[in-house]
Amino acid sequence: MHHFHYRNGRLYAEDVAIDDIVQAVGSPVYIYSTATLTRHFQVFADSLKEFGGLVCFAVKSNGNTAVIRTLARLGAGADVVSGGELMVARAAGVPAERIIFSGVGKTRAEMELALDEGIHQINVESVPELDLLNEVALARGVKAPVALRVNPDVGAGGHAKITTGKKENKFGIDWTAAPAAYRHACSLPGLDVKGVAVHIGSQIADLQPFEDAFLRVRDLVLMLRADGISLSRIDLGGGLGVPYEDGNDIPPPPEYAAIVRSTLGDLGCSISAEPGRLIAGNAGLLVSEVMFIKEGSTRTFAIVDAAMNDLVRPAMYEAFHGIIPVAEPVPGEATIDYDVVGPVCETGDTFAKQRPLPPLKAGDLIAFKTAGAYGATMSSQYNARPLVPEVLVDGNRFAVVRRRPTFEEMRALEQVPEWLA
Ligand SMILES: Cc1ncc(COP(=O)(O)O)c(C=O)c1O
Ligand SMILES: N[C@@H](CCCC[NH3+])C(=O)O
Repeated sequence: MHHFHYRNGRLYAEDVAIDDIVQAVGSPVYIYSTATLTRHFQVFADSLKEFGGLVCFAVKSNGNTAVIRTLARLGAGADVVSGGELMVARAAGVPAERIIFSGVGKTRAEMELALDEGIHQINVESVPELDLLNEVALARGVKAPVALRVNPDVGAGGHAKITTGKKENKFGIDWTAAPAAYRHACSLPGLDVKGVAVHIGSQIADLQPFEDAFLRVRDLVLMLRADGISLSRIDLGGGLGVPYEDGNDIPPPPEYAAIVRSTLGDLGCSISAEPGRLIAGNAGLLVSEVMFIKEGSTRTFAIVDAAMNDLVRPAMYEAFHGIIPVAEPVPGEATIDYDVVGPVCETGDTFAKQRPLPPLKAGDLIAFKTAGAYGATMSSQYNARPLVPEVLVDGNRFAVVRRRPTFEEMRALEQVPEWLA
């Protein structure tokens, strides 16, 4: 469900025509819909409401301050993985008591920041990390609220670069080593051991891996309880996918909630989650202009002004993004198979191969769908290309929520050493 649709032959985001935005802001441009963000958050939050935990938006999926603020006003917390994301979440208005800090490698400075801010929970992923956090907390005279992220050895998520819950992945404390890690954590005076966290991967389209992982969490909670370690919080992580292609079936949040209920609902723990893609994925488009149509000997290339540095998912994971023209295609018009490519000097700078699209010409605008998550956040300045601006639409109004940097700004952190002056 999203709020991008054709009206009178033009693609709209809510009540704003996309070509009007491009006219004002230029191309390429990321465009987000407030109504879609709101709806996705509310459906997910409503389905987990009975478990009394937090819904912490995974800031890594979309780190734009205005997007996070939109969600924070609906009651969202934030799942952060760096001091930078923690500061973004705070600046966007997320209260510290709704922030969870995840990630395998937090620095001492990041731990200090988390404790000074007084965040809800720090998810710890190794024994050495427990020890360092204990040291940092003792030095500050506080107790750190922690959950141990366990690795349940459950495979999930389509691409090998996305799965996180297998024992060969770097994430979490090995399932079998978890009881000993809990006993160790409980012996450390600087830690307040609150709960358990699990996150098995991303773009998961099937509930079975969730069920398998949650059952392991259940076993662990009961085993620890029998051992005198009583946990009050469970953090499910994120991972529920979105339909990138028509016909992709993703279980809706209420079905996911039913799995949570049947596996963990009777434990008396508050249950939080960290969805990212599910909230932001279909709430964003990347709009790009066709620069040239180039006839190769075996294929036709549509060379567009967005590139792999702006949306890296196709190059990095061979991910599929739907592509639609901003001017509504004429019904029944024959399509042409295009290789849609960007201007970056890499063969991998290919968004789609042999994709049937209505005939395109230079100056036409196209939109990459489902680009609201892991789009702008994963972009870079490769080939000295300026970061793409981001626009937030709300009903019939829109605002630039990150502008395109100038070339001076892009170079502002660099310095030529004295000996080269
Ligand atoms: C710890 C953690 N929580 C939440 C997320 C968000 O995942 P998703 O965007 O798949 O919901 C991730 C990323 O996969 C993660 O690593
Ligand atoms: N960034 C990835 C998924 C990894 C999620 C972060 N743990 C994507 O675009 O699909």
